Amino acid sequence: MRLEEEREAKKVSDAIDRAIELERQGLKRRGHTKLLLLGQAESGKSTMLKNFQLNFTPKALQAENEGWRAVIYLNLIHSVNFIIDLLSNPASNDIRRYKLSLSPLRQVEVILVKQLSSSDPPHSRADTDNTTDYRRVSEVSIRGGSGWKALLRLHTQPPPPKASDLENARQILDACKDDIIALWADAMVQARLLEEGMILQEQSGFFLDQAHRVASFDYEPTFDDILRARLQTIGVEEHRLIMETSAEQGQQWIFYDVGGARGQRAAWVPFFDDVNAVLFLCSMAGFNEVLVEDRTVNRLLDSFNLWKTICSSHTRLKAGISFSSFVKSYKDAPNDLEHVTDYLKRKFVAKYQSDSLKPPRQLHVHITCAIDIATTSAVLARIRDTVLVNNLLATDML
Ligand SMILES: Nc1nc2c(ncn2[C@@H]2O[C@H](COP(=O)(O)OP(=O)(O)OP(=O)(O)O)[C@@H](O)[C@H]2O)c(=O)[nH]1
Ligand SMILES: [Mg+2]
Repeated sequence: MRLEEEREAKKVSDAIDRAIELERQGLKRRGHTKLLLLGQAESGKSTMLKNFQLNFTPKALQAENEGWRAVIYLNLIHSVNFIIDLLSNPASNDIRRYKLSLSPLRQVEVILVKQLSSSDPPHSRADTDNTTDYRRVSEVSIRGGSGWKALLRLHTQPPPPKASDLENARQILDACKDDIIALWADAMVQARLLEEGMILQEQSGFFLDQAHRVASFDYEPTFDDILRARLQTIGVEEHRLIMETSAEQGQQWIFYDVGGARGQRAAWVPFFDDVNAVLFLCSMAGFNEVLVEDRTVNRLLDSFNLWKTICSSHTRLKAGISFSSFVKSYKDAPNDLEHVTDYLKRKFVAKYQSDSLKPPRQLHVHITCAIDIATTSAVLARIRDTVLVNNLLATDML
Protein backbone atom coordinates (compact mmCIF):
# COMPACT_ATOMS: atom_id res chain seq x y z
CA MET A 1 0.00 0.00 0.00
CA ARG A 2 2.83 2.32 0.90
CA LEU A 3 4.55 1.74 -2.44
CA GLU A 4 1.24 2.29 -4.20
CA GLU A 5 0.75 5.58 -2.35
CA GLU A 6 4.29 6.69 -3.19
CA ARG A 7 3.78 5.88 -6.86
CA GLU A 8 0.53 7.85 -6.82
CA ALA A 9 2.22 10.82 -5.09
CA LYS A 10 5.06 10.75 -7.62
CA LYS A 11 2.54 10.76 -10.47
CA VAL A 12 0.85 13.83 -9.03
CA SER A 13 4.18 15.53 -8.42
CA ASP A 14 5.34 14.80 -12.01
CA ALA A 15 2.08 16.14 -13.39
CA ILE A 16 2.54 19.35 -11.39
CA ASP A 17 6.14 19.68 -12.65
CA ARG A 18 4.96 19.21 -16.22
CA ALA A 19 2.20 21.79 -15.77
CA ILE A 20 4.69 24.28 -14.32
CA GLU A 21 7.11 23.66 -17.18
CA LEU A 22 4.34 24.11 -19.77
CA GLU A 23 3.21 27.30 -18.08
CA ARG A 24 6.83 28.54 -18.02
CA GLN A 25 7.26 27.78 -21.70
CA GLY A 26 3.92 29.42 -22.42
CA LEU A 27 5.05 32.54 -20.60
CA LYS A 28 8.30 32.55 -22.51
CA ARG A 29 6.43 32.31 -25.79
CA ARG A 30 4.03 35.05 -24.87
CA GLY A 31 6.96 37.16 -23.74
CA HIS A 32 5.20 38.76 -20.83
CA THR A 33 2.85 37.98 -18.04
CA LYS A 34 0.07 40.18 -16.76
CA LEU A 35 -0.99 40.44 -13.15
CA LEU A 36 -3.92 42.30 -11.68
CA LEU A 37 -3.70 43.54 -8.09
CA LEU A 38 -7.09 43.75 -6.40
CA GLY A 39 -8.39 44.50 -2.92
CA GLN A 40 -9.98 47.33 -0.97
CA ALA A 41 -8.22 50.66 -0.36
CA GLU A 42 -5.12 50.33 1.83
CA SER A 43 -5.09 46.56 1.51
CA GLY A 44 -1.47 46.74 0.36
CA LYS A 45 -1.75 46.42 -3.44
CA SER A 46 0.76 49.13 -4.30
CA THR A 47 2.97 47.88 -1.47
CA MET A 48 2.96 44.38 -2.97
CA LEU A 49 3.97 45.88 -6.28
CA LYS A 50 6.88 47.63 -4.57
CA ASN A 51 7.86 44.28 -3.06
CA PHE A 52 7.91 42.75 -6.51
CA GLN A 53 10.12 45.59 -7.69
CA LEU A 54 12.38 45.15 -4.70
CA ASN A 55 12.80 41.44 -5.45
CA PHE A 56 12.88 41.36 -9.21
CA THR A 57 13.75 44.86 -10.45
CA PRO A 58 15.78 46.42 -7.62
CA LYS A 59 17.73 48.70 -9.97
CA ALA A 60 14.54 50.12 -11.44
CA LEU A 61 13.19 50.71 -7.93
CA GLN A 62 16.42 52.39 -6.93
CA ALA A 63 16.01 54.68 -9.92
CA GLU A 64 12.63 55.75 -8.54
CA ASN A 65 14.25 56.98 -5.36
CA GLU A 66 13.66 60.68 -5.92
CA GLY A 67 9.99 60.14 -6.63
CA TRP A 68 9.62 58.16 -3.42
CA ARG A 69 11.58 60.78 -1.50
CA ALA A 70 8.93 63.32 -2.50
CA VAL A 71 6.14 60.95 -1.37
CA ILE A 72 7.87 60.34 1.98
CA TYR A 73 8.40 64.09 2.52
CA LEU A 74 4.76 64.64 1.69
CA ASN A 75 3.64 61.91 4.11
CA LEU A 76 5.68 63.46 6.94
CA ILE A 77 4.70 67.06 6.21
CA HIS A 78 1.05 66.09 5.85
CA SER A 79 1.09 64.56 9.36
CA VAL A 80 2.76 67.66 10.81
CA ASN A 81 0.26 70.00 9.18
CA PHE A 82 -2.57 67.79 10.35
CA ILE A 83 -1.40 68.05 13.98
CA ILE A 84 -1.01 71.80 13.69
CA ASP A 85 -4.60 72.03 12.42
CA LEU A 86 -5.76 69.89 15.29
CA LEU A 87 -4.24 72.38 17.70
CA SER A 88 -6.24 75.20 16.20
CA ASN A 89 -6.75 76.89 19.57
CA PRO A 90 -3.27 77.71 20.70
CA ALA A 91 -3.43 76.88 24.34
CA SER A 92 0.15 77.71 25.11
CA ASN A 93 3.10 79.68 23.91
CA ASP A 94 4.72 76.43 22.85
CA ILE A 95 1.90 75.66 20.42
CA ARG A 96 1.99 79.20 19.07
CA ARG A 97 5.70 78.80 18.52
CA TYR A 98 5.27 75.49 16.64
CA LYS A 99 2.64 77.04 14.46
CA LEU A 100 4.93 79.83 13.50
CA SER A 101 8.14 77.88 13.07
CA LEU A 102 6.49 75.07 11.10
CA SER A 103 4.42 77.37 8.90
CA PRO A 104 6.83 77.06 5.89
CA LEU A 105 5.74 73.40 5.64
CA ARG A 106 2.31 74.52 4.37
CA GLN A 107 3.77 75.83 1.17
CA VAL A 108 6.03 72.79 0.81
CA GLU A 109 3.00 70.51 1.01
CA VAL A 110 1.21 72.46 -1.71
CA ILE A 111 4.28 72.35 -3.96
CA LEU A 112 4.91 68.64 -3.45
CA VAL A 113 1.28 67.78 -4.19
CA LYS A 114 1.44 69.88 -7.31
CA GLN A 115 4.65 68.26 -8.39
CA LEU A 116 3.46 64.73 -7.69
CA SER A 117 0.12 65.16 -9.38
CA SER A 118 1.66 66.88 -12.41
CA SER A 119 -1.22 68.42 -14.39
CA ASP A 120 -4.02 66.89 -12.34
CA PRO A 121 -5.61 68.72 -9.47
CA PRO A 122 -4.88 66.98 -6.20
CA HIS A 123 -7.64 64.71 -4.96
CA SER A 124 -7.39 65.41 -1.31
CA ARG A 125 -10.25 64.13 0.76
CA ALA A 126 -10.01 67.35 2.67
CA ASP A 127 -10.99 69.12 -0.55
CA THR A 128 -14.22 67.26 -0.95
CA ASP A 129 -15.17 66.86 2.67
CA ASN A 130 -15.31 69.99 4.72
CA THR A 131 -16.16 68.24 7.94
CA THR A 132 -12.84 67.55 9.56
CA ASP A 133 -12.43 63.87 10.24
CA TYR A 134 -10.21 63.72 13.28
CA ARG A 135 -10.02 59.97 13.30
CA ARG A 136 -7.95 59.83 10.14
CA VAL A 137 -5.44 62.04 8.47
CA SER A 138 -6.90 62.96 5.09
CA GLU A 139 -4.95 61.64 2.15
CA VAL A 140 -3.52 63.09 -0.96
CA SER A 141 -4.19 60.91 -3.94
CA ILE A 142 -2.66 61.06 -7.35
CA ARG A 143 -4.55 59.98 -10.42
CA GLY A 144 -3.11 56.83 -12.01
CA GLY A 145 -1.22 57.45 -15.19
CA SER A 146 -0.76 61.14 -14.34
CA GLY A 147 2.91 60.44 -14.55
CA TRP A 148 3.78 61.39 -11.02
CA LYS A 149 6.95 59.47 -11.54
CA ALA A 150 7.91 62.15 -14.01
CA LEU A 151 9.70 63.45 -10.97
CA LEU A 152 12.16 60.68 -11.57
CA ARG A 153 13.42 62.53 -14.56
CA LEU A 154 15.31 64.60 -12.05
CA HIS A 155 17.49 61.56 -11.90
CA THR A 156 18.49 61.28 -15.51
CA GLN A 157 18.59 64.95 -16.38
CA PRO A 158 21.32 67.31 -15.32
CA PRO A 159 20.43 69.21 -12.17
CA PRO A 160 18.29 72.26 -12.89
CA PRO A 161 20.13 75.60 -12.56
CA LYS A 162 18.13 76.75 -9.55
CA ALA A 163 17.38 74.61 -6.53
CA SER A 164 14.51 72.30 -7.42
CA ASP A 165 11.31 72.12 -5.41
CA LEU A 166 12.48 68.87 -3.92
CA GLU A 167 15.74 70.47 -2.88
CA ASN A 168 13.77 73.30 -1.37
CA ALA A 169 11.63 70.81 0.56
CA ARG A 170 14.79 69.13 1.81
CA GLN A 171 16.20 72.42 3.12
CA ILE A 172 12.97 73.53 4.79
CA LEU A 173 12.50 70.12 6.39
CA ASP A 174 16.04 70.21 7.71
CA ALA A 175 15.44 73.65 9.19
CA CYS A 176 12.17 72.45 10.79
CA LYS A 177 13.55 69.13 11.96
CA ASP A 178 14.04 69.97 15.64
CA ASP A 179 10.59 71.51 15.94
CA ILE A 180 8.94 68.54 14.21
CA ILE A 181 10.64 66.20 16.69
CA ALA A 182 9.66 68.43 19.61
CA LEU A 183 6.06 68.72 18.36
CA TRP A 184 5.66 64.96 18.13
CA ALA A 185 7.23 64.46 21.57
CA ASP A 186 5.11 67.18 23.19
CA ALA A 187 2.89 65.73 25.91
CA MET A 188 0.11 68.18 25.09
CA VAL A 189 0.05 67.05 21.46
CA GLN A 190 -0.09 63.42 22.50
CA ALA A 191 -2.90 64.17 24.95
CA ARG A 192 -4.89 66.00 22.28
CA LEU A 193 -4.47 63.09 19.82
CA LEU A 194 -5.58 60.66 22.51
CA GLU A 195 -8.62 62.84 23.20
CA GLU A 196 -9.54 62.61 19.52
CA GLY A 197 -8.99 58.84 19.50
CA MET A 198 -6.31 59.20 16.87
CA ILE A 199 -3.44 56.74 16.72
CA LEU A 200 -1.27 58.21 13.98
CA GLN A 201 1.26 55.40 14.38
CA GLU A 202 -1.28 52.96 12.99
CA GLN A 203 -2.05 55.02 9.94
CA SER A 204 -0.35 54.60 6.62
CA GLY A 205 2.40 56.97 5.63
CA PHE A 206 3.48 57.48 9.24
CA PHE A 207 7.00 58.88 9.43
CA LEU A 208 6.81 61.12 12.52
CA ASP A 209 8.87 58.77 14.65
CA GLN A 210 11.51 58.80 11.92
CA ALA A 211 11.56 62.62 11.65
CA HIS A 212 15.15 62.87 12.95
CA ARG A 213 16.23 60.82 9.93
CA VAL A 214 13.72 61.82 7.21
CA ALA A 215 13.98 65.54 7.88
CA SER A 216 17.77 65.47 7.87
CA PHE A 217 19.49 67.19 5.00
CA ASP A 218 21.41 64.05 4.05
CA TYR A 219 18.38 61.74 4.16
CA GLU A 220 18.28 58.94 1.59
CA PRO A 221 15.11 56.81 1.44
CA THR A 222 15.72 53.19 2.41
CA PHE A 223 13.76 50.35 0.84
CA ASP A 224 11.91 50.03 4.12
CA ASP A 225 10.86 53.70 3.91
CA ILE A 226 9.73 53.21 0.31
CA LEU A 227 7.58 50.26 1.34
CA ARG A 228 5.95 52.37 4.04
CA ALA A 229 5.40 55.43 1.88
CA ARG A 230 1.72 55.92 1.15
CA LEU A 231 0.24 57.29 -2.04
CA GLN A 232 -3.38 56.46 -2.71
CA THR A 233 -3.91 54.99 -6.17
CA ILE A 234 -6.62 56.52 -8.31
CA GLY A 235 -7.72 54.78 -11.48
CA VAL A 236 -5.72 51.89 -12.93
CA GLU A 237 -1.94 52.18 -13.24
CA GLU A 238 0.06 49.98 -15.58
CA HIS A 239 3.57 49.12 -14.43
CA ARG A 240 5.96 47.23 -16.72
CA LEU A 241 8.69 45.37 -14.89
CA ILE A 242 11.61 44.01 -16.87
CA MET A 243 13.02 41.29 -14.67
CA GLU A 244 16.60 41.82 -13.51
CA THR A 245 17.05 38.56 -11.60
CA SER A 246 18.94 35.85 -13.45
CA ALA A 247 16.21 33.20 -13.58
CA GLU A 248 13.67 35.57 -15.12
CA GLN A 249 16.06 38.01 -16.80
CA GLY A 250 14.48 40.01 -19.60
CA GLN A 251 10.95 38.75 -19.03
CA GLN A 252 8.36 41.45 -18.89
CA TRP A 253 5.77 41.41 -16.14
CA ILE A 254 2.94 43.86 -16.43
CA PHE A 255 1.15 44.81 -13.24
CA TYR A 256 -2.19 46.54 -13.16
CA ASP A 257 -2.42 48.35 -9.83
CA VAL A 258 -5.90 49.69 -9.16
CA GLY A 259 -7.46 52.13 -6.74
CA GLY A 260 -9.31 50.04 -4.15
CA ALA A 261 -11.89 52.51 -2.81
CA ARG A 262 -15.49 51.74 -3.68
CA GLY A 263 -15.83 54.51 -6.25
CA GLN A 264 -12.84 53.06 -8.13
CA ARG A 265 -13.97 49.49 -8.50
CA ALA A 266 -16.01 49.80 -11.69
CA ALA A 267 -12.74 50.58 -13.49
CA TRP A 268 -11.41 47.08 -12.70
CA VAL A 269 -13.88 45.11 -14.81
CA PRO A 270 -12.20 45.39 -18.23
CA PHE A 271 -8.99 43.96 -16.81
CA PHE A 272 -10.36 40.65 -15.51
CA ASP A 273 -10.30 38.68 -18.75
CA ASP A 274 -6.90 39.64 -19.92
CA VAL A 275 -4.54 38.71 -17.09
CA ASN A 276 -2.56 35.60 -16.16
CA ALA A 277 -3.31 36.00 -12.48
CA VAL A 278 -5.25 38.11 -10.06
CA LEU A 279 -3.58 38.87 -6.73
CA PHE A 280 -6.22 39.66 -4.15
CA LEU A 281 -5.10 41.42 -0.99
CA CYS A 282 -6.97 41.68 2.27
CA SER A 283 -5.77 43.57 5.32
CA MET A 284 -6.21 41.38 8.41
CA ALA A 285 -6.16 44.53 10.53
CA GLY A 286 -9.49 45.50 8.97
CA PHE A 287 -11.55 43.43 11.39
CA ASN A 288 -12.17 46.34 13.76
CA GLU A 289 -12.02 49.13 11.19
CA VAL A 290 -14.58 50.73 8.90
CA LEU A 291 -14.32 51.86 5.28
CA VAL A 292 -13.25 55.46 4.88
CA GLU A 293 -15.78 55.84 2.06
CA ASP A 294 -18.65 54.34 4.08
CA ARG A 295 -18.32 54.38 7.85
CA THR A 296 -21.19 51.92 8.29
CA VAL A 297 -19.22 49.10 6.63
CA ASN A 298 -16.66 46.93 8.42
CA ARG A 299 -13.46 46.65 6.37
CA LEU A 300 -13.08 42.89 6.71
CA LEU A 301 -16.71 42.33 5.72
CA ASP A 302 -16.18 44.54 2.69
CA SER A 303 -13.15 42.43 1.74
CA PHE A 304 -15.20 39.22 2.03
CA ASN A 305 -17.93 40.64 -0.19
CA LEU A 306 -15.41 41.93 -2.68
CA TRP A 307 -13.74 38.52 -2.81
CA LYS A 308 -17.12 36.85 -3.39
CA THR A 309 -17.84 39.22 -6.26
CA ILE A 310 -14.43 38.58 -7.80
CA CYS A 311 -14.72 34.80 -7.46
CA SER A 312 -18.08 34.78 -9.19
CA SER A 313 -17.01 37.08 -11.98
CA HIS A 314 -15.95 35.33 -15.14
CA THR A 315 -15.77 35.90 -18.85
CA ARG A 316 -19.48 36.15 -19.54
CA LEU A 317 -19.74 33.41 -22.14
CA LYS A 318 -17.45 31.04 -20.25
CA ALA A 319 -19.54 31.61 -17.14
CA GLY A 320 -22.38 29.95 -19.04
CA ILE A 321 -24.45 33.07 -19.65
CA SER A 322 -26.28 32.18 -22.81
CA PHE A 323 -25.98 34.72 -25.62
CA SER A 324 -29.18 33.36 -27.23
CA SER A 325 -31.31 34.07 -24.19
CA PHE A 326 -30.54 37.78 -24.67
CA VAL A 327 -30.30 37.86 -28.46
CA LYS A 328 -33.27 35.92 -29.79
CA SER A 329 -32.09 35.74 -33.39
CA TYR A 330 -28.98 33.80 -32.31
CA LYS A 331 -30.23 30.25 -32.69
CA ASP A 332 -28.69 26.81 -32.82
CA ALA A 333 -25.10 28.00 -32.54
CA PRO A 334 -22.55 27.25 -29.82
CA ASN A 335 -22.23 29.70 -26.95
CA ASP A 336 -18.57 30.48 -27.54
CA LEU A 337 -16.48 33.50 -28.46
CA GLU A 338 -15.75 32.41 -32.02
CA HIS A 339 -19.39 31.86 -33.01
CA VAL A 340 -20.76 34.87 -31.16
CA THR A 341 -18.09 37.13 -32.70
CA ASP A 342 -18.84 35.77 -36.14
CA TYR A 343 -22.57 36.31 -35.61
CA LEU A 344 -22.07 39.93 -34.53
CA LYS A 345 -19.79 40.62 -37.44
CA ARG A 346 -22.35 39.24 -39.91
CA LYS A 347 -25.11 41.22 -38.21
CA PHE A 348 -23.22 44.50 -38.67
CA VAL A 349 -22.34 43.67 -42.27
CA ALA A 350 -25.97 42.73 -43.07
CA LYS A 351 -27.25 46.06 -41.71
CA TYR A 352 -24.66 47.89 -43.76
CA GLN A 353 -25.62 45.99 -46.92
CA SER A 354 -29.32 46.64 -46.49
CA ASP A 355 -29.24 50.21 -45.23
CA SER A 356 -26.06 51.92 -46.40
CA LEU A 357 -26.50 54.93 -48.65
CA LYS A 358 -25.64 54.47 -52.35
CA PRO A 359 -23.01 54.40 -53.60
CA PRO A 360 -21.91 52.24 -50.70
CA ARG A 361 -18.93 53.34 -48.70
CA GLN A 362 -16.23 50.85 -47.84
CA LEU A 363 -16.68 48.79 -44.75
CA HIS A 364 -13.90 47.09 -42.78
CA VAL A 365 -14.83 45.18 -39.68
CA HIS A 366 -12.21 44.63 -37.00
CA ILE A 367 -12.48 42.58 -33.86
CA THR A 368 -10.26 43.73 -31.05
CA CYS A 369 -9.86 44.06 -27.34
CA ALA A 370 -8.86 47.66 -26.77
CA ILE A 371 -6.99 46.91 -23.57
CA ASP A 372 -4.84 44.39 -25.39
CA ILE A 373 -2.06 46.41 -26.98
CA ALA A 374 -0.95 43.67 -29.40
CA THR A 375 -4.35 42.99 -31.00
CA THR A 376 -5.23 46.66 -31.06
CA SER A 377 -1.98 47.66 -32.72
CA ALA A 378 -2.59 45.02 -35.41
CA VAL A 379 -6.01 46.58 -36.04
CA LEU A 380 -4.50 50.07 -36.10
CA ALA A 381 -1.94 48.92 -38.66
CA ARG A 382 -4.73 47.58 -40.86
CA ILE A 383 -6.65 50.85 -40.53
CA ARG A 384 -3.51 52.80 -41.42
CA ASP A 385 -2.90 50.61 -44.49
CA THR A 386 -6.49 51.03 -45.66
CA VAL A 387 -6.34 54.80 -45.31
CA LEU A 388 -2.99 54.87 -47.10
CA VAL A 389 -4.21 52.74 -50.03
CA ASN A 390 -7.37 54.84 -50.36
CA ASN A 391 -5.32 58.02 -50.44
CA LEU A 392 -3.06 56.61 -53.14
CA LEU A 393 -6.09 55.50 -55.18
CA ALA A 394 -7.64 58.94 -54.81
CA THR A 395 -4.51 60.57 -56.16
CA ASP A 396 -4.30 58.07 -59.04
CA MET A 397 -0.99 56.77 -57.85
CA LEU A 398 -2.27 53.20 -57.74
N1 LIG B 1 1.27 46.81 8.86
C1 LIG B 1 1.19 46.59 7.57
N2 LIG B 1 1.09 47.67 6.78
C2 LIG B 1 1.01 47.45 5.47
C3 LIG B 1 0.99 46.16 4.91
N3 LIG B 1 0.89 46.27 3.58
C4 LIG B 1 0.82 47.59 3.33
N4 LIG B 1 0.91 48.30 4.47
C5 LIG B 1 0.88 49.74 4.60
O1 LIG B 1 -0.44 50.15 4.33
C6 LIG B 1 -0.44 51.35 3.58
C7 LIG B 1 -1.37 51.24 2.40
O2 LIG B 1 -0.88 50.36 1.46
P1 LIG B 1 -1.04 50.57 -0.11
O3 LIG B 1 -0.21 49.48 -0.71
O4 LIG B 1 -0.79 51.96 -0.52
O5 LIG B 1 -2.60 50.24 -0.29
P2 LIG B 1 -3.42 50.04 -1.65
O6 LIG B 1 -4.12 48.73 -1.53
O7 LIG B 1 -2.54 50.24 -2.82
O8 LIG B 1 -4.50 51.20 -1.50
P3 LIG B 1 -5.25 52.05 -2.65
O9 LIG B 1 -4.22 52.53 -3.60
O10 LIG B 1 -5.92 53.17 -1.90
O11 LIG B 1 -6.25 51.13 -3.26
C8 LIG B 1 1.00 51.64 3.18
O12 LIG B 1 1.46 52.75 3.90
C9 LIG B 1 1.76 50.40 3.56
O13 LIG B 1 3.03 50.71 4.06
C10 LIG B 1 1.10 45.04 5.79
O14 LIG B 1 1.09 43.87 5.39
N5 LIG B 1 1.19 45.35 7.11
MG1 LIG C 1 -2.49 51.67 -4.28
